[in-house]
Amino acid sequence: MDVTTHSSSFLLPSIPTDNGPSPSYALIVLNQRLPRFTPLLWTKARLRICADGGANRVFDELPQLFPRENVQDVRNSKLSLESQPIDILDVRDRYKPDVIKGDMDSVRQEVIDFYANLGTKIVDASDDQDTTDLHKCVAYICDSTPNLEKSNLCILVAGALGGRFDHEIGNINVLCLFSTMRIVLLSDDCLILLLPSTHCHEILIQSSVEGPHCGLIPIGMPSKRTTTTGLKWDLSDTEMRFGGLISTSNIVIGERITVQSVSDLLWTISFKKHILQDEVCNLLMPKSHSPNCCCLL
Ligand SMILES: Nc1ncnc2c1ncn2[C@@H]1O[C@H](COP(=O)(O)OP(=O)(O)OP(=O)(O)O)[C@@H](O)[C@H]1O
Ligand SMILES: Cc1ncc(C[n+]2csc(CCO)c2C)c(N)n1
Repeated sequence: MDVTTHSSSFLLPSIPTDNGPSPSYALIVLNQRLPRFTPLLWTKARLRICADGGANRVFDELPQLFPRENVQDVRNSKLSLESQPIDILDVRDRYKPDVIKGDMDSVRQEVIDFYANLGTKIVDASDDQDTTDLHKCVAYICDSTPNLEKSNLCILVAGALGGRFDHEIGNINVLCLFSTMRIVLLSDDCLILLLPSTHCHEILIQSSVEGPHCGLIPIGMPSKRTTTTGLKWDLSDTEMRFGGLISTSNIVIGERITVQSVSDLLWTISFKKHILQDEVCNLLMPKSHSPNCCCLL
């Protein structure tokens, strides 16, 4: 069985390694408070899409992640766009989404107008009330990515967890709907990705930014047999199911975890809160700007 390797190296500065070609990233921003490392993910992504109200978050909150450039509160500002501080407009210019797609019931008209003016593609999918905005955005990425490039593409979803439970479950369902795509759901606290049973999985732990708390959860059906290495409570041909054992509050003890299962699992790992990624911030912006714009604080 083929081995799929997973790594959260998107949270680290881009240092060339010998680990083969690095993935190419697409970023989807959802309608939740922006995770603090959003500017870093934005810089790494080759395609940036806002799901409906996610565009409001980029418009309102991204300037706030650059406090020294943000001389007044944008959300409470009664000023027109023309009279807003030049710095805020500069941040908005630098962080322009490539696409805004959704059923357009949350994104504000002024936000659509602002980005449309900058050249953002606006895709109104309001006729579809059966799929979520995240689903629509992942479908857009799938349709616009040649098949040969799909295996090297990793879709990062910012703001996918820690909000309304129906939305969270809907977001997890997108992992299952697009199970052949690599999709990582992210919040400030943790990530979730799917480990399809069609592959063996190797997870390389970036211990400076993630761990030690982790979990392995069967999704869709009980998992008759799962075997792992690298965890404090490893599984050995162990059955997991809701109503029985599932692996929560587990701990990574190695830098490399392996997982093999007869049915699909979710992998989740916590993010470290206290890491100050000075190097990352320095890479992202000139010295005169805030040093803690994108830190995992
Ligand atoms: N509280 C939340 N928790 C998790 N994900 C969210 C949350 N709010 C929004 N999202 C995600 O962001 C996407 C866009 O959000 P938006 O609020 O624009 O959707 P919506 O279709 O208007 O939602 P609804 O009509 O159910 O309130 C959603 O499809 C969902 O994936
Ligand atoms: C059985 C069923 N439940 C809920 C919805 C509602 N819904 C699901 S996705 C979506 C779009 C959100 O942007 C909406 C309104 C539906 N259509 N079918």
